[in-house]
Amino acid sequence: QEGVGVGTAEEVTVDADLGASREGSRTDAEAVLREEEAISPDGLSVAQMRELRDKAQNFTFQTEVNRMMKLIINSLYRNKEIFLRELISNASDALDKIRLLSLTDRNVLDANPDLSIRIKADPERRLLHIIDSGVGMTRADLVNNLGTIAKSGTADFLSKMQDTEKSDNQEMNDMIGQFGVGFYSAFLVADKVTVVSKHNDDAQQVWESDANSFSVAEDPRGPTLKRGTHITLHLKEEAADYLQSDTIRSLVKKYSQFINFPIHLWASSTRSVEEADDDDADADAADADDDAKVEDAAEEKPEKKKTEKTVWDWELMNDNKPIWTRKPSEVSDDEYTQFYRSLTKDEAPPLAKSHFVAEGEVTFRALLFVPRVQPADSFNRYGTKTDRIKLYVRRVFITDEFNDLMPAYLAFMQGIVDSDDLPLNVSRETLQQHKLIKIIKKKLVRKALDMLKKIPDDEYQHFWKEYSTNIKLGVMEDPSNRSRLAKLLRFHSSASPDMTFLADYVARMKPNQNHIYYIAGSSRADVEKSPFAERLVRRGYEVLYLTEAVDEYCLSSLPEYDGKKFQNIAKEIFDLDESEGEKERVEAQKKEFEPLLKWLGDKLGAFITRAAVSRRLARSPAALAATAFGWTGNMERLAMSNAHQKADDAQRKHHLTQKKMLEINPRHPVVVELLRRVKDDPEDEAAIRAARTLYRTAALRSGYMLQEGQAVDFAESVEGMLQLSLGLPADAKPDEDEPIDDIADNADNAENIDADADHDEL
Ligand SMILES: Nc1ncnc2c1ncn2[C@@H]1O[C@H](COP(=O)(O)OP(=O)(O)OP(=O)(O)O)[C@@H](O)[C@H]1O
Repeated sequence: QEGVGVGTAEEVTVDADLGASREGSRTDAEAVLREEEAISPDGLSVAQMRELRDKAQNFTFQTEVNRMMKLIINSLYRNKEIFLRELISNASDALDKIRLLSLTDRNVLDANPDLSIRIKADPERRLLHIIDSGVGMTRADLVNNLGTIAKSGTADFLSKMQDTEKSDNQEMNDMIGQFGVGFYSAFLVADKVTVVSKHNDDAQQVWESDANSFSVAEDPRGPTLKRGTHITLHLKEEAADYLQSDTIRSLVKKYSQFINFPIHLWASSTRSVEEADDDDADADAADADDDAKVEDAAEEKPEKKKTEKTVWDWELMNDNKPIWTRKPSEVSDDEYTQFYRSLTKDEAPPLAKSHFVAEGEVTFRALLFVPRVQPADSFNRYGTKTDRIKLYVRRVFITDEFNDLMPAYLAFMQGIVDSDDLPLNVSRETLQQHKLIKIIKKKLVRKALDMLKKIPDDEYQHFWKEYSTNIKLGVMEDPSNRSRLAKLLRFHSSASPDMTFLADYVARMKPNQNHIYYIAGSSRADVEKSPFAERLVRRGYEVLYLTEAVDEYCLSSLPEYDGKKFQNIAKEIFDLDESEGEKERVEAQKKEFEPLLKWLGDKLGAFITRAAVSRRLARSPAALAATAFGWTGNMERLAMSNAHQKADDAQRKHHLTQKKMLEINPRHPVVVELLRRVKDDPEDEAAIRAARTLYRTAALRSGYMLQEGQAVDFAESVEGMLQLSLGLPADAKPDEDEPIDDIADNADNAENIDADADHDEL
């Protein structure tokens, strides 16, 4: 068989009207016959077939398409069945498009008011038909959409796949599954595919391909489809199972049950028909004779006057009432999971879901999901408006590229929003400006945060691992929801090896404690040893350990939690909540150490703002504290390692060169000894050297880096002490080298000089 027609020349063209014929009686055999033929691609006369062949323009596929097809065939051979999901999904997209257009231009539906998907198997000829009354494709669309890969995402995907190609097959399947392989998956099961399409702006076209090249020609039959697309798969021998009604039904149930348009299957069923109808039925049966559309399974039951008949008709396979319009109490968990899968192609069930109706200024229904895993590159795209919420207005799909229904930090949420209050007959741009959108967004965010708060403890750990950075960015970026977001925060803490919520910290606070203490560093082990936390922890105060890069920024934008202010204990304004007795003791110490504090301010004036007696040090002799608005050591570390930071950034320079305050521990023997010496002789050499070294060790302990030039000084002073501790004089010097001039005198043997020089270095 050649050309597009798969029927024979003997077959008669039936100019049937799909819409009109369905108005007749369902069991009317003639209507059924007409209807079936209307959607058949067959019915070309010999002349028409020739015409089609002569006019056909031949094309080769774009290279990427060939690669894509090869990839699909090689990696999905065990998962062929997804072809049906892909074709139904394309049909549904095309229906969405025409329905959307009809909102602003009623006439677009005139040619065919029906909006549905029909599937029909023809086992005799091993054909599977998938027909939709969607927007259809013009000739140019067919050449472009089914001959090239236009989407930039697909190109990315292809290169990613090439990297994975030789590795794990399962990984590859997962990637393909999430991506959606689209139309070309038809070639998994078919060795030839025919697409007949009628778009309102063009004559009906016929596209055909054997996967090597394709042809396009105007359809000589005229606009039999009225509008939409009819795909005929010429199934491979081994794919014959997809012609079975039961197989098709179960695939539709598995992959496409949530499609929002009716999906019909041309199928037979047995019905009992009253005898009174017999005459008609017989006549129909006679008409339909050869095609066996209505078979007389005739077990006559004279007393009831009923006949069993096999009737062919369009059977509805999906419940196309959108799941979100149903009552939450009537939807099972399994149905939600299935819906989530059909929405996202994510195999793992969602981590959390929320299904609700919002009422008030605007009424809308929404269904939100938290995916179990956030794509690894999410933060590369952060803030680029890529939310994944589908917007519907009165059950009509409007767009999934609105990208303004979730703030950047919640862009991982998947779901749908459907409102009756938004206008249908305006453009997407106008809709985007609509004042109700803002209100919807606000409520949506609240509901999303509610949902996160309700995630049970065991699941929350997983959530936190995956999304903690999102929530922290939320605290920084969304002031109106800051306190709600703060309830979701978790940090390491000195109180336990597990992470803690702020609410639990507050519940454990000491009666006299007014602040939530925290310290930031690069790891738990690091901050646990911080000099600032020592005495607090020893005295039973809980300290939060902030170990992620974003933590310190996050808390510095959070003024308080539950009325308790946060206190970064690495900062100068540190205010320890302590008793009157303790305060008096500190005052006494201040007085006692006054000479040392003054002396330190003098001798270290180039590095520090001042020196003070510390109330938080226990083991360490000294620490370096940032001013209230200065950077802590952790902040400096982050700023230095931030690759995006310009080297001569003025703000950074300002912060990095800012002096810090030196805190000394009045109980530490080194400090006590320093005080004694300074009181004795303010120019005591050893005391001056010790003060410098003390400042530098304090800087290191407090998480700061030594500034330019100081590292060498520091190393030299430590080496000096090494010598002392080994019983050598502090000023002992290494032996002098032989003067280099002696060697230069032997210049007559150049090779020897080199060898000697090398030897010298060693
Ligand atoms: N039944 C159809 N009706 C109208 N246009 C269609 C139909 N099937 C495919 N197309 C067009 O062909 C294009 C390519 O389809 P294909 O399935 O390969 O990719 P996609 O649907 O854009 O992406 P994906 O399937 O990955 O989500 C579609 O974007 C659409 O424009």
